[in-house]
Amino acid sequence: MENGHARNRVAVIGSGNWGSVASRLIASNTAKLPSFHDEVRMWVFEEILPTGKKLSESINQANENCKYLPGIKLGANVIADPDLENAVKDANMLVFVTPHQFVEGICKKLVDKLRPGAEAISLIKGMEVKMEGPCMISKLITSILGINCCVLMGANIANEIAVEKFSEATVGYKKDKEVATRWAKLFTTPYFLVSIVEDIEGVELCGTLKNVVAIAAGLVDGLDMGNNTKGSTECYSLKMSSRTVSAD
Ligand SMILES: NC(=O)C1=CN([C@@H]2O[C@H](COP(=O)(O)OP(=O)(O)OC[C@H]3O[C@@H](n4cnc5c(N)ncnc54)[C@H](O)[C@@H]3O)[C@@H](O)[C@H]2O)C=CC1
Ligand SMILES: O=C(CO)COP(=O)(O)O
Repeated sequence: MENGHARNRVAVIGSGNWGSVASRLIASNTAKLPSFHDEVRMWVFEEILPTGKKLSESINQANENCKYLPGIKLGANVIADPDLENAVKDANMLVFVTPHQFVEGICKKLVDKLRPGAEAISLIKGMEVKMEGPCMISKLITSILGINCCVLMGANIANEIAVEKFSEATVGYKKDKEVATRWAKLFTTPYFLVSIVEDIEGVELCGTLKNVVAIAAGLVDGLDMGNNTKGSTECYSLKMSSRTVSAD
């Protein structure tokens, strides 16, 4: 697609805190990069606000997600769409960014509804725990929809990226470097640096386990145990994460 005639079209599936910030990042790039169609469709799980207004309508009127990212303009080229099928139908680049527990249901609704050749990326931390064992989210997306799914993970607090504080992230991919490079291009800005690594499972597991470490660090803070204990906890957690990632 990148070298062909048509431009890449992006849909973001999810519009919470990270979904809104991801849409803003992406839209800032699609507005200026010729290989992308500038419009970014953001699927919104419809909610009724205390004012009685629909969240999707409010986002489109104010260009702001007043519930999940108040005070931040998303970019005029972000269009909120509460209709899942409509949001994805023209897109060849699908960004999954909902809480993990909703992914399976969303994917089942999208079977046979995607544009041929569509590619996905998951920004979702977590895993689906099934009777057969844990299943990473990228694998779940691939198994239900039959499409390639990269991941993008990092120590990324959405609210900080929304105000353009510097951070970095990694795209994990399998075999197809051109696709990974296209994802990195879509997300990279001067304040959000994206690199690529040929290891989906490693990147996704590290992103997910990072949050377990974050909870441990929070407990140490809460118990006022001090920075040395926090440092030791993080070191030990890194060793455990590394062992988990290398295990078969
Ligand atoms: N917020 C952050 O700083 C970061 C979040 N992440 C990951 O991104 C993913 C999304 O997190 P957030 O955007 O923070 O979530 P959030 O908690 O801000 O938003 C929740 C979203 O889920 C939607 N929702 C509620 N019920 C639903 C249903 N039945 N079906 C589908 N959607 C429903 C809500 O409308 C809302 O859009 C998570 O996996 C999280 O771990 C990753 C990095 C940073
Ligand atoms: O991963 C995160 C920040 O990097 C946030 O994840 P949660 O929103 O699941 O806590």
